[in-house]
Amino acid sequence: TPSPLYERQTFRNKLSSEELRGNASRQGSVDGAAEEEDTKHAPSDSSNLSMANSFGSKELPQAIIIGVKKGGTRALLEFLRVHPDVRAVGAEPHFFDRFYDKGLEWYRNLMPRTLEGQITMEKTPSYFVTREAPARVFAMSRHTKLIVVMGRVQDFLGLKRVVTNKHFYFNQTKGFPCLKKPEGSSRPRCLGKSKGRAHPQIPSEVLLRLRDFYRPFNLKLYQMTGQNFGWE
Ligand SMILES: Nc1ncnc2c1ncn2[C@@H]1O[C@H](COP(=O)(O)OS(=O)(=O)O)[C@@H](OP(=O)(O)O)[C@H]1O
Repeated sequence: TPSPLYERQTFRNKLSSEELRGNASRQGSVDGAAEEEDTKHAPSDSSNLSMANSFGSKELPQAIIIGVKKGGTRALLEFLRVHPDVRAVGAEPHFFDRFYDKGLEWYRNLMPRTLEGQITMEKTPSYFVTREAPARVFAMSRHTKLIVVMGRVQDFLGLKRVVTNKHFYFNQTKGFPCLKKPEGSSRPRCLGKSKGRAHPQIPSEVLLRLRDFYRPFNLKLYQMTGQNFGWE
């Protein structure tokens, strides 16, 4: 059994030279790790030496959005990070699939600084389809919460209800809700070009075949979760 390596770091008030060069995670260029489309949406803090950057410590994530691809994972993370107790990596780190050999310290260094009581998060939906990812996450910590977007994330993270309807407006052009004030900005922001694509008309016989194909998997999922999502 892999042994958990998760350790809480104590307060650190010195920035390393790497951190002084700029927090890659906030700039959305995680050493090439970022998925291209998500890079553009990573919020960028204006100053690397702001007060916020020099307090707290970088922690390994306590919660990871692991999938599914195209499930609305970016929207979930962006909406969650409106909460003051959630701090997240902007771009996708791809640690447990592509960059595992860089080691946990590399991974931890990508994280934003957090204060006591704040949750560190990241999202990389390809973890869900990576065979090695479960054991690797478990080796980091058996306590890491894993989120798969299928429906709604309820009280899973134990956060107070802070983010509500009033944080959003419905953007007609995009066809989905956008944030009035995203983290680190006072201007409204929708997710970028790659989200809200025009979908092709799918012929009804193809839809029927797809429904048939997925039915047994959906039933299995309803059994496992004890919840009927009604995806027929
Ligand atoms: N509220 C809200 N805001 C923005 N986007 C939303 C929202 N809800 C769902 N979606 C749709 O989620 C799709 C993108 O999912 P992901 O972010 O998981 O994509 S990715 O796997 O990281 O590429 C993408 O779908 P497509 O445009 O069909 O690709 C988004 O439109």
